Amino acid sequence: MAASTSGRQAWRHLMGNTSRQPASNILRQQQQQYRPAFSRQISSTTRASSRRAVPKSPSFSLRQQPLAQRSYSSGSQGKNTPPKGSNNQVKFWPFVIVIALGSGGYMLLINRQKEMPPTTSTTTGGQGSTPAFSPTDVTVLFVLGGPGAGKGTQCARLVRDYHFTHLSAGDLLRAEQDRPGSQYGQLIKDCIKNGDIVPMEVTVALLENAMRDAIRSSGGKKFLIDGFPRKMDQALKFEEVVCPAKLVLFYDCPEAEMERRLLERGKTSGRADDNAESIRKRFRTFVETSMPVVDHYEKEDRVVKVNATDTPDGVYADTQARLRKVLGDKL
Ligand SMILES: Nc1ncnc2c1ncn2[C@@H]1O[C@H](COP(=O)(O)OP(=O)(O)OP(=O)(O)O)[C@@H](O)[C@H]1O
Ligand SMILES: O=c1ccn([C@@H]2O[C@H](COP(=O)(O)O)[C@@H](O)[C@H]2O)c(=O)[nH]1
Repeated sequence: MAASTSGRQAWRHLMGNTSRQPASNILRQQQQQYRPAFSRQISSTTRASSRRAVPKSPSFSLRQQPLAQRSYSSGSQGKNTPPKGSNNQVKFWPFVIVIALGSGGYMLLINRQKEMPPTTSTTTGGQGSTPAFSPTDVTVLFVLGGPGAGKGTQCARLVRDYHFTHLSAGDLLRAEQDRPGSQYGQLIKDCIKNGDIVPMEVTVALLENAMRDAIRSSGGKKFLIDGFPRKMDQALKFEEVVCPAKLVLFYDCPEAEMERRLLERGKTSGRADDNAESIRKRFRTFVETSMPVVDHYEKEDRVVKVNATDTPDGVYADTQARLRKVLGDKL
C-alpha cells in the first residue's frame, strides 16, 4: 500500500505540471533529466551532430567568390584594373541579383530547419514521430511470460546461438535502483517488492539507452527485450518512439510451476521479490496487466507461443523450431 502510494507520488513527480503536454514531451524532459547518468556522451553527440547539419555559411556564397573574381579580371581584359562604364554595370547586376536571391533562399532554409523536428525519439515523440531505430535495421523480439516462466533461461540460450543482445527490463530497473543518486531508486524498489509496474518513462528510457550503448559498443542490432512490455502503455510508447517489435516470444507456464521455480530460485537469488508474498502480487499483476499485452499482440498475429513446462533444453528446442518457422534466415 505504502509502495503504491509512493509510486503514485513519483508518477505525479514524473508527470510534473505537464498534464497538458504531449506524453512525448514528458518523456523527453525525463530523458534529459536522467540521460546524463546513462549516456550523456551519446545524447550530446546526437545533438552536436544535428547542430552540425545546419550550415554555418551558405555554400553558394563561397562558390560565388571565385566566379566574381574571374568575371572581374576578364572585364579588365587581363589587366588588374577595375572595370568601368555601362558594359561593366551589365556584368555587375546579375551577380547582385544572384547573391540577393541566394541570401533569401539561405534564410528560408535556415528558418525551415529551425521548424523541423529532430530525428531521434529522445527529441521527438508525440503522434506521428519517427522511432529511434528502424525495424528494417534493428530487430526487436519482446520476450514475455509469467514470473518464473523461464524467460531469462531461454534468452541466455538464444544469445549463445544467435548473437542476440539480451536486455532484461527487470535487470535494468534493478541496476537503476542501485545506482547511487538515482531519483527513481526508492520508487523502483517499492514497485519491485510489490510486483507493481514502474512508470513507463523510466523503463522505456533505460531500454532505449541500453540499445544505443549496445549498438555503439558491439554493433549488434538484434535484441531480446526480456520481461517487457508488461503494460499496454509501455508497448505502445516503446513501439512509437524506440522501435517496432518484430514479434513477441511468449512462454506459457502454469502458476503452480512458476511458483515452485521462483521459491527455489529465492533460496539463492537474493531478489527482494522471490518470496511467497511478492510472488502472489506479481502473479496478480501479470494476469491483470501483462496478459492484455499478450492478447493485444496475439490479435495482431505477432505472438510465438511456447509451452514452458518442459525441461530448459526441451523448451529451447521448441523455441528454436518455432522461431525458425517464423523468422527463417533472419533468426
Ligand atoms: N524449463 C525449466 N524447468 C525447470 N526450471 C526452470 C526452467 N526454466 C527456468 N527454470 C528455473 O526457474 C527459475 C526461473 O527462471 P528464469 O529466471 O529464467 O525465469 P524468468 O521468467 O526470467 O523469471 P523472472 O520473470 O522472475 O525474471 C530459475 O531458477 C531457472 O533456473
Ligand atoms: O517493464 C518492466 C519490467 C519489470 N518491472 C518490475 O521489475 C520486476 C521484476 O521484473 P523481472 O522481469 O521479473 O526481473 C517486476 O515484477 C516489476 O515490478 C517493471 O516495473 N516494468
